[in-house]
Amino acid sequence: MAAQSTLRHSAAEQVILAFVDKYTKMIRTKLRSTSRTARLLATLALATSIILAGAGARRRWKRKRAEREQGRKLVRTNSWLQHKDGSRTIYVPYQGRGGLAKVDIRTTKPLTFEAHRRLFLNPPRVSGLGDGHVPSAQTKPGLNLAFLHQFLSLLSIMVPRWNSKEAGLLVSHGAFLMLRTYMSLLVARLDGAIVRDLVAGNGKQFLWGLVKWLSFGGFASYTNAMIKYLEAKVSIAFRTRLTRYIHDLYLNDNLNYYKIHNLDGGLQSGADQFITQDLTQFCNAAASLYSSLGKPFIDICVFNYQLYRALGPIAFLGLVTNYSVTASLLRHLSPPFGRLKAIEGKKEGDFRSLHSRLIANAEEIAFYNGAETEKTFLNKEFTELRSWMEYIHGLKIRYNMLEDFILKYSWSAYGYLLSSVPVFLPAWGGLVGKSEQAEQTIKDGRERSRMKAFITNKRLMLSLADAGGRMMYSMKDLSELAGYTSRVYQLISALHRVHAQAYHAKGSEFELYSLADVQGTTQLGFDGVRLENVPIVAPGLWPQGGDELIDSLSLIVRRGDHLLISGPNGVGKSAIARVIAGLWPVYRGLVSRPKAIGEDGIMFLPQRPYLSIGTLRDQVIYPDGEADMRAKNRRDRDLQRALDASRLGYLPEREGGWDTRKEWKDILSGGEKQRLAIARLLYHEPRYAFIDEGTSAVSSDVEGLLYETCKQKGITLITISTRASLKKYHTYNLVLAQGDDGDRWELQRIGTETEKMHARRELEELREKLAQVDKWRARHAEIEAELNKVWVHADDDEASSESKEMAPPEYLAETPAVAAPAPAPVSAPAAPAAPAAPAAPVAAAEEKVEEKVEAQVEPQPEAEAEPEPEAEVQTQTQEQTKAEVVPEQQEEDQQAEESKASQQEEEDDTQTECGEPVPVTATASRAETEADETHDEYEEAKEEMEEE
Ligand SMILES: Nc1ncnc2c1ncn2[C@@H]1O[C@H](COP(=O)(O)OP(=O)(O)OP(=O)(O)O)[C@@H](O)[C@H]1O
Repeated sequence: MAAQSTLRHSAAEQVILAFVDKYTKMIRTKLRSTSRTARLLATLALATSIILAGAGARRRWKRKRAEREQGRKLVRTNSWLQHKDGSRTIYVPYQGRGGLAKVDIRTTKPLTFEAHRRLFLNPPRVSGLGDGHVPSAQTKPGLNLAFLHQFLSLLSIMVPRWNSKEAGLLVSHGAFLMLRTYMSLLVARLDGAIVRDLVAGNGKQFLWGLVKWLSFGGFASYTNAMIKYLEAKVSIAFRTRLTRYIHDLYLNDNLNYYKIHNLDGGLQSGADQFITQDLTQFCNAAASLYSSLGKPFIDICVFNYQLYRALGPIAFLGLVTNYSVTASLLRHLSPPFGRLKAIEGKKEGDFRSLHSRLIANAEEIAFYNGAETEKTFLNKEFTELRSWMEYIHGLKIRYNMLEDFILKYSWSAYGYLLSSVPVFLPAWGGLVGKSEQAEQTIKDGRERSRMKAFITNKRLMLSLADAGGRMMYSMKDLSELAGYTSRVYQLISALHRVHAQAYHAKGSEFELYSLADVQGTTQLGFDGVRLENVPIVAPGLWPQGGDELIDSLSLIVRRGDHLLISGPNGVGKSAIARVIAGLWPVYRGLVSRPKAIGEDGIMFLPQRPYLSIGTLRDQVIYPDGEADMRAKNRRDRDLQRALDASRLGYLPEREGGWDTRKEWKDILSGGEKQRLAIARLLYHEPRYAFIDEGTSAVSSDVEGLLYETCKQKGITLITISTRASLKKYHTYNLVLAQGDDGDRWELQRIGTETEKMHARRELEELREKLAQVDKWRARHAEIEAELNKVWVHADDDEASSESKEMAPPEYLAETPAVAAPAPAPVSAPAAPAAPAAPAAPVAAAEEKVEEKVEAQVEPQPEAEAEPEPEAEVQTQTQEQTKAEVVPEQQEEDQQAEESKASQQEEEDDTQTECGEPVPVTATASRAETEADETHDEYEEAKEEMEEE
């Protein structure tokens, strides 16, 4: 062999040498025969081409270097390249190697989704999935037709074309699997031969057998390693295909990532668990199934054929019977692993999502000190998961016992039995039987041959048992795969359903405002925002109907018509934005809005400001990436301007530059987050912007500046707010929840003559009220003053009490400074009615007096209803006041007279309003409070009027 190869090599060398010789000679002769000019030209051409090639190579090298540089920068700035066809180029660092891998990501074409829709939304009836319209998530995962349909549907995504990379991987994986089967056959034969040579004492053959064994071993190890490697590659390739497909379907302009949870609800838990965990397990199981089912299948076919040849038909029949009996036994006794695994996946998902919630809301939970409650929830969820896993493993014990006994021990015994067929029944014993018959006479030879045949067959049988065992074990894997398949299929079919809005209902059996009842139209590309007879409905999860928040809303916002949407909490202000943004369906009517989101289009600033992962720059330009920003010709200084305008100019310096990466949602304060959202608005410069309570945490002076800046930039604002102070920045006001039932809405123009008149009238009314309040205040002061001066003894003789001044009560006597205060100046309405020296004892005294008066007045409500007893008290008070009044206080006395009359009026009023008498002190303090409120109201209204 070696000699042959040497010979072959030398022959090849001679051929090459002859070829080189021939052409060298030819070139030399040609050169000699050419002219000098031609040679010069040729030299020039050669030199030019060398120079050009060099320049080309340099350019290529430079381009590569620039690309690498760009890649590094994109990685650093968490950015990517977007191409015209929608594909993106991202750079991924190679961990440990310091290099960069360039990955082109092509989005799945809409046509592909349409082609796949039939598989996921209209599965054949025979598969038992749904009623032919919507696949039912309730179909129990298991080894049935539904599983076959689901798996094949997923396979069409995982291996899209026969010439795809995945198909290539599967083919090479298959080739290595076959090679391993062939190697097993060779090893089985070699095993037999080595034992035979050993028994026969044939040293040379034995050694040669060992050499062959070792070389086979080396190659078999390589084959095994390659099988494992290719299996992992297949799994990753499947996962890549499916993940990209799901991402394309999940995150697109149709907002499926919002709708699948808020409208469809078919997943019953977060999609994250499906995409991260279930998908991975499905791909691993599918890739290993190929080797755990495909290889044993090939093994069984090949080994059975070999054994049939070696052992004859009886043994073969026995083998086949054995397989069928064992398979059906195991299948019947096997627990429903598919369903069990699917439920385990769901429980894992629930546990995981609780942890995610904890991370996302850590600050709020920490403020409430809710760790204990959260721990209880987590422990409860984990206990459920644990008991489920224990239950599965408990079921597995019995099954594993049975499986082991059947596959290992009973099969081996059966194998010995089958190997004995050629020995005891040579006529039925195939090749071995024939050799038995032929070698009847040669005793030694017969025994050696029998030994070799036995060893070979035993090995074959062992391999067969192993293959059969793996095949049986993989029945369990197959059931588990069915569980994962059903989870992944459920996710993709729900996504297709949301994407295609495929909510069909049989006949007309659907709830009002369910997803099958969406009849409205959305017109994109309108320069403005228009709603025509659109009911605002909070949608229910399919198939439930939604709740109507606003019966029918019609409005139009043109450029420059800033609109304020106001109304109480929960009436549906944000809901209007959700309908216009396309998050909620337009059940009826027409919605028109600009097409683009962002520059020259419309933008929505949600109630909770969102901060993405990435650099400070990314926060301002979100949802743009840095590459988009550069493409728009924007520089960092533009961003700085946007930050300056939203009073956040200090941020880059404080945080260490534009490229700083931090957990921004934890770093920025509530007001800063809102101002950052405004900066985002200023960066994108849309034509229309919905600001949903976007400045509620911003101080009102800055709020005004922000609104003015946005307006100066030409952004038409549609603000959702409960703050009346924002009215001045808007042209229209849509007021929700009007009317007695709160089901009407009103669209008012701010600052019209009618509105001004309305405001003036309101102001007038307030003024009148204020005058009334002034009177109340005066009266309050008067009463307080009188109460501080006098005391009514119920058991005193009336005559004597009239003739002499009443002695002040004990506590007043103890505080002479306050014992006889001058009556409060009632003419000063705004002045507080408290006595001149508001010391603590005075307050205590006041309290006591009030208590006394209340004690006297309150137990007799009926008597109070008639003015007599109260009048009596007042008369007494009045007379004693008179006795005390000094001559120069005549004027005040007169006012006191007036106030007496007004008190009477006031009492009458109180009785009319409330229907029952109110104690004097209560009336006074109420007057005080109302006076304050009305005064505030008045001040506000006045301010507003002045501004207007
Ligand atoms: N995803 C949802 N699915 C179903 N109903 C919802 C959903 N989101 C909100 N709702 C309900 O819709 C109603 C209107 O909510 P919306 O957020 O529009 O109120 P709002 O007027 O903006 O209140 P606020 O001033 O408190 O922000 C509320 O009763 C709310 O419970």
